[in-house]
Amino acid sequence: MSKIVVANELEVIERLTTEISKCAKRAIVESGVFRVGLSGGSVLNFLSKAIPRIQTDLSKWKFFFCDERYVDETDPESTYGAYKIKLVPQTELQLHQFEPINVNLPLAECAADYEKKIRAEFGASIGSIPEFDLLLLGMGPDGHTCSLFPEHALLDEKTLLIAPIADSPKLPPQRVTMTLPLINNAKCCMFAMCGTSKAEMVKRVFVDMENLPAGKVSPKNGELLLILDAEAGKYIQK
Ligand SMILES: O=C1O[C@H](COP(=O)(O)O)[C@@H](O)[C@H](O)[C@H]1O
Repeated sequence: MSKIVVANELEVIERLTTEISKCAKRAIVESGVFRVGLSGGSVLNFLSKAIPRIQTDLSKWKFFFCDERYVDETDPESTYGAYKIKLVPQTELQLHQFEPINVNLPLAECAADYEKKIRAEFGASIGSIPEFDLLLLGMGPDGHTCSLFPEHALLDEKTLLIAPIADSPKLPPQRVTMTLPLINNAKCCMFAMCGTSKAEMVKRVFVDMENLPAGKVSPKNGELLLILDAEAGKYIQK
């Protein structure tokens, strides 16, 4: 795990720009496409500033969601809806480069359908696990990441790559989420966090190594990067 602590949010965004740019370059050279998993919440704010600065062929990027709220895209809780409003208009990205969930399906089918779409994108048969080039992750104040919450049975999910959750302690309760087998098969997982409100949980998860969801992110063959501002990273030793 690499922990990078910089002075402030502006520097977090700069570092994120550099690190995402490296991943994009590598993926596009290797396979002609850069496949990214997006999170919602504060990560969207960082990415809406970082992605427009990256020198890259954006047409080669393809976006999926690490987790998504089971609401219509016009709902303010929709992560896809928020990227559509905050990121897309600032770039040459086209909506067809994003794979939203299908909320017209019942929740469990919606999750299964999303897994099928991800498998199809990677040409991954049942039994094999797709390798995302990059997952951009956030962490909530309870240590959750994606929609994997402390002590939730989904933390032990071994079969589904995308799971439905109907009892999320954070609203809205119905969501779909990547599970750990998919997350930990990524080539790179990056957490970006800012502010004092994250500091204590950053310490518990990434310094004290308490048994919390964000601490279970540990790519088998990939890298794990934390990019923190001085407030979020105040308990990280220099
Ligand atoms: O509910 C969610 O929360 C986490 C953390 O959000 P943040 O605003 O505290 O960064 C986010 O990563 C996840 O995608 C989202 O659905």
